[in-house]
Amino acid sequence: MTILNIAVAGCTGRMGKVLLEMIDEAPDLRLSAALEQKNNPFLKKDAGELIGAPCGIAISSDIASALNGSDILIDFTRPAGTLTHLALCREAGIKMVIGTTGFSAAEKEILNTASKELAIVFAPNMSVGVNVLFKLLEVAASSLLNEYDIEIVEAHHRHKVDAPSGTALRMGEIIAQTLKRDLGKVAVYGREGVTGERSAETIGFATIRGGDIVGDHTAIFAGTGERIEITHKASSRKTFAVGALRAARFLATRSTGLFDMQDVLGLR
Ligand SMILES: NC(=O)C1=CN([C@@H]2O[C@H](COP(=O)(O)OP(=O)(O)OC[C@H]3O[C@@H](n4cnc5c(N)ncnc54)[C@H](OP(=O)(O)O)[C@@H]3O)[C@@H](O)[C@H]2O)C=CC1
Ligand SMILES: O=C(O)C1=N[C@H](C(=O)O)C[C@H](O)C1
Repeated sequence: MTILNIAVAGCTGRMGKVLLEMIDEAPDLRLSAALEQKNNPFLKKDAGELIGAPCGIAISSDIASALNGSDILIDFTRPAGTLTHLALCREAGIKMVIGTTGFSAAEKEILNTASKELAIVFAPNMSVGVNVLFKLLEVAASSLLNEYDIEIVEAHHRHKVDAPSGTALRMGEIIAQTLKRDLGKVAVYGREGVTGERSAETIGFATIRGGDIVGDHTAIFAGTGERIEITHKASSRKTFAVGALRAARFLATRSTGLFDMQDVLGLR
């Protein structure tokens, strides 16, 4: 069996810890580095202690040295962190699975450029369910065409820092593309006051933040006399981590290119 050496950035974060658990359980994967920011209180501690299974890999902020001996870096951090890691991975020729959300269009372009030199899977949601939902949205939008008002609602835990979620934005992009609309022109991010009537072409986004909600997404197609709601609810971060590890295994067969979970799951 070929063993893949996996580095985890943001290893003490919510996703980082679940990834450590799942790598520990996978016979074909080995944790090769556990990365954190300079002021992180867990630096130098054994990464395995975070999951009750010491493994001899010390948490490090010296990313370049720690990446030595890694095949793939899995990154669920923040855009600034991911872009720093990307620059170092480009130098070292290490592939990346990027789950971080909240990138600007210009930052996404940096990922695109880097993918000419290294293989990257970049996806706002690594769960199988959400990626199937993306396909269902294409079917719904192309069948219902312009007769239905489209609204996207997402709910996440109180700690989430970006809104709307990366997944909600991708849902909007898929629907807009299917209906040949420009999301930049038709998106409405929240409403307040005397807004006037809804314009037919708009795609509305509503954001809920609270408690420990792992991640809920709904697309509403509201017509006259009926509406369709397509919902995904994540109840465990394991679903994202399983997807990220599938993406890592997929990258083992690629040398360059920008991929998403539709590619990994064969849903394109
Ligand atoms: N694609 C997908 O399927 C999913 C994507 N996500 C996305 O993943 C990201 C992380 O989510 P989550 O784990 O909940 O977040 P957390 O805040 O729990 O974890 C983020 C981790 O990244 C570290 N970090 C923050 N900023 C930087 C930086 N500039 N450089 C290096 N490391 C940094 C944090 O360290 P410190 O504590 O020291 O700040 C922390 O360890 C978010 O963008 C989220 O939207 C989440 C779930 C699924
Ligand atoms: O921050 C989170 O937690 C999540 N973020 C992703 C997003 O922004 O779409 C995916 C998932 O819903 C969890």
